[in-house]
Amino acid sequence: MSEQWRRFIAGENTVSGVEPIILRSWQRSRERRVNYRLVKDTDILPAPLLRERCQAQESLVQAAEQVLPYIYRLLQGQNYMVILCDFEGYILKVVGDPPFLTRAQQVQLSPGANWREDVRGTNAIGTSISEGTAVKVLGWEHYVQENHFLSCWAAPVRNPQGKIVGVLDISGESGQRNSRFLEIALIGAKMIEQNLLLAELQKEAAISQRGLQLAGAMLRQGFIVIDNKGVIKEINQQGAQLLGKRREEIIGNTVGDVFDNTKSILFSHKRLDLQFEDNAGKEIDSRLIRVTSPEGRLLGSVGVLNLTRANVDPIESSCWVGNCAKSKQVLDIAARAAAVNVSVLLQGESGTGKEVIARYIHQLSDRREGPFVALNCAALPPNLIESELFGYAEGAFTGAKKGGQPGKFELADGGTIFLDEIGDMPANVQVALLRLLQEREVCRIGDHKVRKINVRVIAATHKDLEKLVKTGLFRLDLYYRLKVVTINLPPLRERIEDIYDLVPYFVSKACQNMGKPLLEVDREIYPYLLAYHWPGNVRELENIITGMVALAGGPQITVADLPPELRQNLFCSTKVEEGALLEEKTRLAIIEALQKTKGKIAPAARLLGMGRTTLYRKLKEYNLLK
Ligand SMILES: Nc1ncnc2c1ncn2[C@@H]1O[C@H](COP(=O)(O)OP(=O)(O)OP(=O)(O)O)[C@@H](O)[C@H]1O
Repeated sequence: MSEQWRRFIAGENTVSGVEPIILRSWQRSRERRVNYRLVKDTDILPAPLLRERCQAQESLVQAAEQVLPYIYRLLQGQNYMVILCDFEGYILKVVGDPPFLTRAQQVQLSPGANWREDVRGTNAIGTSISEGTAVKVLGWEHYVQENHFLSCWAAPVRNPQGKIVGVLDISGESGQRNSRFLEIALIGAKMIEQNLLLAELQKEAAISQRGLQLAGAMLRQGFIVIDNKGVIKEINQQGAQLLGKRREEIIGNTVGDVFDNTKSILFSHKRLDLQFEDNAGKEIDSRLIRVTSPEGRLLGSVGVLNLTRANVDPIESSCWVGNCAKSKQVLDIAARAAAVNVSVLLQGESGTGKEVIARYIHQLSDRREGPFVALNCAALPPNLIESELFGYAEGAFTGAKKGGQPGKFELADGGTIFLDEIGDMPANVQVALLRLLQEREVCRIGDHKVRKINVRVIAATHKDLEKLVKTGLFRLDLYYRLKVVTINLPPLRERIEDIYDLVPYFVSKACQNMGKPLLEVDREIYPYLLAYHWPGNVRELENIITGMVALAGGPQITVADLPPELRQNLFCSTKVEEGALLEEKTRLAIIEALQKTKGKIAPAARLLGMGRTTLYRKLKEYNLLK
């Protein structure tokens, strides 16, 4: 028993020959009235509370998981133990030589016990927390007598922000001095700190990565992130779709590997721009900006991919326009179909907006962040449909691309596939499609690998599929699989009132595409448009309006701009149509008069040459009264 310790306990305040750090700790222990003979163990966590504490300090425990056994291996067989404590001095984990662990347990140097200084007086764990530094406490330097058989070395563990989050301690029987143990404890604590830093960086990287993915999913354009070695780190579904590949096939590969047919790649420390053609010969443009470190080092690039203006598919930016009762009914069924993950069959004449509705369903569904892939079965030679839909393996046939090619179903994974003109699908492909819909898996032509896919199918046809089934041209089982929900799209002539919405929409769309200022629409053109039969439906209306906008000389499109077949049509109308036209002309005249008189009834009636009561009656009749 050391003389100094006895003199201090007897009441002396300053005793020579004691390390200052130990003396300071003795004084704190005395001030806090720690019993130097024996500690009453009131602060020992029962197993469930200890488990909770370990869970709360999960990052520390995980960071130390490999370190504790590593340090122990350096000391194994010499009767030592290695201890991990949290920032409050609770022992969380121990590894050690069994005989010493048993001895240590007698003084509660075991999991759940608290070794803070104010509980157990001077000890390596508690004193290193109080002093915020590595410390060794040997034999009699322990304030509590029953701990004099111990020699301990401890170093605090700090988080990346510099806060003490725990302690790594090495303890053994006193007398076995080892001058290197404090260093070993310090190395152990450093290793835990580095693991904590690594975990924090990984967490931050995961947040940034996920953030990039979500930001990409919110964009309608392609979105790409490339590192300074040209490796693609991230691309969204839209970008992958533009390149005709799956995201997984792109991420991790270099720009050179992914962009075949690259027209020009400028990849230097100053610029990084790409312009290339996809397989269908569409030009794709990228607008990339450099990402640099605070010191100006090039880290990579981030940017958007777009079809060049000439290749932009106008339907991409279209939405359903029209608000008549029939339109509302279509939108209502579409919205209800979108909410459930079932196949949808769209039936309607050509140009009635089947693709518009298919996209609407996709956008409303919870697949909206996934791809929308369209394939027109009538636009491809029958022998190509199968490979387009299911893809092919390398060497599947002469001319097959190196590395093979994914099919539309693979590209649509996680999203929606729109199969237009399904009635034109060859019989052999119908069989394969049915199998795919049943098994929910796809196998590229000439390949053995089966890939699971998760795709919603929306099929469309202008043909009478039921008739095709009866004549044996379409499989009954496939027909039933596809028509879980059927939506019939009315031709434009059955929702003719929508012309009042469609015309201004197409005018503004055309003006925007042609870079013209917005043209006004002379209401005189409506009777002509309403009287026409629209065999080509909405597509024909859009084409006519686009043509009128292109040729319009003034700030307004007028009857004079109408193509001859529409102007003639008004004069060739039947008696019934004439009556309807007269009504429409009256309605337009009333609207115009009210516009001129700023809604005042009496002057409008005067302008129109009718009595006020007649004007009121007409307003009611035409539903113009607000
Ligand atoms: N309700 C609508 N609102 C806005 N645009 C529409 C509407 N219906 C059709 N269109 C436009 O008409 C054109 C034809 O539409 P879409 O391609 O969807 O028709 P479809 O029925 O799929 O035709 P097809 O059977 O010939 O493939 C597109 O340019 C589309 O933007």
